[in-house]
Amino acid sequence: MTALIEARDLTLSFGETPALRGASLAVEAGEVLAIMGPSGSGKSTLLHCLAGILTPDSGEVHFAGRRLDTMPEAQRSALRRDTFGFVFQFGQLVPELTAEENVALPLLLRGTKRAAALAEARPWFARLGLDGMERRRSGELSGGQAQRVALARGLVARPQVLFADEPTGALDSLTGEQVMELMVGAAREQGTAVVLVTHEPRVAAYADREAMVRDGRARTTRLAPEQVAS
Ligand SMILES: Nc1ncnc2c1ncn2[C@@H]1O[C@H](COP(=O)(O)OP(=O)(O)OP(=O)(O)O)[C@@H](O)[C@H]1O
Repeated sequence: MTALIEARDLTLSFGETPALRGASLAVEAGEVLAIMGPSGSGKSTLLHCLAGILTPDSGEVHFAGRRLDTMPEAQRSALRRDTFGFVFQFGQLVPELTAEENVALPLLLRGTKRAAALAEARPWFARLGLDGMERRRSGELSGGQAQRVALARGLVARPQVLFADEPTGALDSLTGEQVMELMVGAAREQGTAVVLVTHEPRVAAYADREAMVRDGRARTTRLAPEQVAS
């Protein structure tokens, strides 16, 4: 099977600092892949290259048969908007918007009318245990609630890939596990692949596969039992 995303031999330096030194990685459609590794090893840089946010100095990134790293920025940003979802460590909700407007945002950016976008956003509140939070702004939500709103925003437009950079990093471990369960459950239900950067083994345990990044190189280290068996 051809991978949905394939990165080959990526290198990227920030000035004198090499962040990636020949990283290769494949992401299959619908799988949950955890990117692990020590601090500063290049995990976030790799994630940003896979998502077409950063352009590697050399190497190739292919998404669904299209070359992502050489694509003009306008096309890449359209691809990110229409095909990818994002969740970051600190939610990064838009503080001026209500929770439901934040969730609806990816749909609004794709051109969905406001009423229809809000109608699609609302069921996510019950689904993620956020009933009654629809009209709150981010300052009126706990960290775990805000992260669930960010998760709904990342998934609402049914992206092919959800990129999550330390999505539980700012949460206590119980809240983090709840967010992971919801994230992986909802992603699997709608066939969204998840590429997850984490340094927590308990978080990585939700993944089908794990890639270990060390010194700017990636190695897939573990297959889930059902994949090994098949
Ligand atoms: N914008 C930047 N400017 C300069 N150096 C950077 C930048 N982003 C990352 N780096 C450097 O590139 C290397 C890889 O960083 P990266 O953030 O990818 O690592 P990481 O594995 O995600 O780390 P952490 O787990 O601490 O978040 C590090 O040495 C880092 O200092």
